[in-house]
Amino acid sequence: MTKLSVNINKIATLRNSRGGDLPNVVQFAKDVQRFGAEGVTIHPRPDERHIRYQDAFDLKSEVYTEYNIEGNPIKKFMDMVLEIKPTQVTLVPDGDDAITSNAGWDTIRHKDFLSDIIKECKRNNIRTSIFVDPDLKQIEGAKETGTDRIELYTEAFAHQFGLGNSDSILPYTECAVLAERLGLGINAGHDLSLDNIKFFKDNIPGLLEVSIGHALISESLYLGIENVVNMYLNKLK
Ligand SMILES: CC(=O)[C@@H](O)[C@H](O)COP(=O)(O)O
Ligand SMILES: NCC(=O)COP(=O)(O)O
Repeated sequence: MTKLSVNINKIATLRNSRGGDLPNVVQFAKDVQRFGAEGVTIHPRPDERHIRYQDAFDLKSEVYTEYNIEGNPIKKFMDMVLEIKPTQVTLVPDGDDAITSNAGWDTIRHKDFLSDIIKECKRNNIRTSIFVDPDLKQIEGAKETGTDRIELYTEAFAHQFGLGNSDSILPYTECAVLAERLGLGINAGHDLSLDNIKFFKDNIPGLLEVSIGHALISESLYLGIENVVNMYLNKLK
């Protein structure tokens, strides 16, 4: 079974555009869980331009499904994660000025750094996942870090699939097969949508979780959030 974790960054972005508390991100997280989402994902960035560190704390007592916090493990981020102790932390190598995540880890080059962070999370009973490109060498490198899971960075698949190139799934399938063989859990995310999610899921053995935000919130403008959450759940069955 593949769990749907709803990334609520975009709700915070909308709220921040007016400076008030509309829409309320905690209420939104409660609602998506009531509609069936099996997790809530946030990705605070150092400039807090969308979800804020304070939101991460406010959500702690309201996320009763899986709480997934993503981000670059700078000190401020790790202090927050170790205090909140979410279900899962997903390590992402974001540049400060990146508009959105745009690359996976070089798990070979950053092996020692990642291993230390992962050990610290595990000491605190937090499941770990690391964001990786669909590259077999990076999956092998991920295994060496001691992480529980990987998150496959799906931007390239989503882009090519949208152009009609369904072969773009092939490196992802190969990486998933290898990850399963190595005993790594498999998550995925970035630019997944109602158009591509079923094809992606059907071709990725052992897919445990997808985190979806940008498309899901955009689709909800037309179709309504409750409806959209259920459409994803049906496609992930
Ligand atoms: C790791 C990943 O792909 C997502 O977390 C995505 O980057 C969402 O972050 P933004 O909302 O900042 O685009
Ligand atoms: N980890 C990916 C995520 O949380 C959502 O990414 P996107 O759907 O906003 O591209």
